[in-house]
Amino acid sequence: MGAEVVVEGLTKSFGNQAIWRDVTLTLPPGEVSVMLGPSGTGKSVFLKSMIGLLKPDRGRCVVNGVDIVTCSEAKLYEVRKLFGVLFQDGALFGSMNLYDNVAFPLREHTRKSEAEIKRIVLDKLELTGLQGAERKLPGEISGGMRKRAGLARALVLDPEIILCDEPDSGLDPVRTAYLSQLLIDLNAQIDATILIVTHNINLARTVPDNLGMLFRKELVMFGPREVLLTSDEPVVEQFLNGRRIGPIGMSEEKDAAQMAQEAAHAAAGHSDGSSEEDLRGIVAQLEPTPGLPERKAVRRRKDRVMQVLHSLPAAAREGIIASLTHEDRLRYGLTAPSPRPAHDDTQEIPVWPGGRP
Ligand SMILES: Nc1ncnc2c1ncn2[C@@H]1O[C@H](COP(=O)(O)OP(=O)(O)OP(=O)(O)O)[C@@H](O)[C@H]1O
Repeated sequence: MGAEVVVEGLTKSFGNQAIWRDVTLTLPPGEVSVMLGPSGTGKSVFLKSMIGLLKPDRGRCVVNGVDIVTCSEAKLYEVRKLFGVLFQDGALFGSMNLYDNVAFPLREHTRKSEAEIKRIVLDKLELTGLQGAERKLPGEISGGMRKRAGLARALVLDPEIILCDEPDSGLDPVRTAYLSQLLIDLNAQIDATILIVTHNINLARTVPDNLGMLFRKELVMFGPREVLLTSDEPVVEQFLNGRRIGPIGMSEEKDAAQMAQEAAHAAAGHSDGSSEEDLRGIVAQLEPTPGLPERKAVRRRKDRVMQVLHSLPAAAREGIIASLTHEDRLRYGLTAPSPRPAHDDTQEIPVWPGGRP
């Protein structure tokens, strides 16, 4: 199972430019999480801080009991081996073919024989659908293939935690859908903790177990996907719907006068160019491709979320209850109504353990 990452009060600035402050969240072991946020809110800086490439001003980031903010260089070197990172552009070496690119961390950080390296590299290339492309140079393949090669390279040291910085950037919607499926399939196969930074609403709605959002130099929210997907927090609503109307501006947050002007414009019937449809709401989460193992995180997450159910907003709570199977309901001590005949319109009343929250 992947490692848990506990972030507490993490704060980062460059000179007098505050990036974010007091970020507190836990990446549950083996679960997939997505961090959203408008451009420039410091998502990449957050990922880099998590692996010690940037030094936060204060706070803790604890992985396997080691606080990477304060630990020694030697410890940091050890802890970094737990991470696999997919950088935005794949960060491949242009002069090396895919085989050598993917083999690079093994040659640098291990004493494995070339025969062992070959087995691992070919395995990871197959896992990411790149078998047969070993001899290609990064410049000879498509952006989607480069992303997958970057992912293959991030996997060779068997990471417990995988960080993906905008894995969808530069990809068309179909390739993004394949990549989303690949991330879920990977999670099913290796049970790693995954954090994905993205702007892609579809990926955010269908891939993660947990969703968070950075805005106004703070973590607006972080929690089970159902919480953000049903949230009426204006910034979350605006982002998930890709709307112009709302607190997020082109380069920074808007002031009250500008928001009032836009609201009046919208009330007068002028479109802001976004879809009329409200994209909020809980949609089905991607499942592993048939034939692959089940994601072990699903059961762990249900157990975890059911324990904090009473503390979640009503819409999220209802969504979670509605997604439970008959077996789940028995497991969590909810009334488990027998399947109702189609004509039966009696109300099913859920019962929460310990009383209704
Ligand atoms: N090494 C650095 N030194 C100084 N400022 C930096 C450094 N790295 C990032 N920044 C600044 O931190 C802010 C956040 O950048 P970051 O790349 O993390 O944003 P982001 O949310 O990932 O944006 P995008 O979604 O556009 O990729 C930016 O203003 C950027 O200029």
